[in-house]
Amino acid sequence: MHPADDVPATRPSSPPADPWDGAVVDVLVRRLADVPLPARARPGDAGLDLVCTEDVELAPGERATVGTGLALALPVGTAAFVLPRSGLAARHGVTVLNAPGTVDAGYRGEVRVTLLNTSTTTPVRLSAGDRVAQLVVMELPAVHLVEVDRLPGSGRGEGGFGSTGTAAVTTSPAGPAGSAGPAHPDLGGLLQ
Ligand SMILES: O=c1ccn([C@H]2C[C@H](O)[C@@H](COP(=O)(O)OP(=O)(O)OP(=O)(O)O)O2)c(=O)[nH]1
Repeated sequence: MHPADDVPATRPSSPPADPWDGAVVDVLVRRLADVPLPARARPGDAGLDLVCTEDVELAPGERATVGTGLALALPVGTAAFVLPRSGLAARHGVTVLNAPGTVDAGYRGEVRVTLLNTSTTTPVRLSAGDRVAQLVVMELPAVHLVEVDRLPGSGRGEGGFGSTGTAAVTTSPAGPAGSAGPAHPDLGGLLQ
């Protein structure tokens, strides 16, 4: 048999290309630590997963700011937003305190993530290399404020803050039965 005879006519299929249909923005990225480049977990995902560079244990209600080992140069006219991962939030109550954290185009420091353990009872341990947040890069319009005395009408008008109705929520000082309640006494007022 000729050595090439057992070579398939077509190459084994490579991973499917990212089926991205929208704009492509070049973002310069510098690694400050031994971390993977942020990547979409699945083609078409909005967010690029960010890992933390250090081990951290968050006591109930505790927050910590962790590094991602990455610095960016985003094109002017874009920004990146640091968002929570829903799995961490739903399973462990860990969120990004200031979500969405805003990374300005001109920022050259390390992208950092301020995590909050919203559980009132359970500490959460994260290890260096864990995916703790996701980064969404967005193009932004330039904003030109035009001051006026009266705004044009709209269907919604000034209705907001539940003007279309809200889900029935039962609250008591201790929080709804079975709920974990506010993570921190200071959050109580905000959550009611
Ligand atoms: O989750 C975040 C939020 C911000 N930043 C970085 C990038 C951003 O460009 C810079 C400043 O963030 P922001 O403007 O939100 O902070 P500030 O408290 O208003 O600080 P400053 O006075 O520096 O603008 O900090 C992060 O690394 N992670």
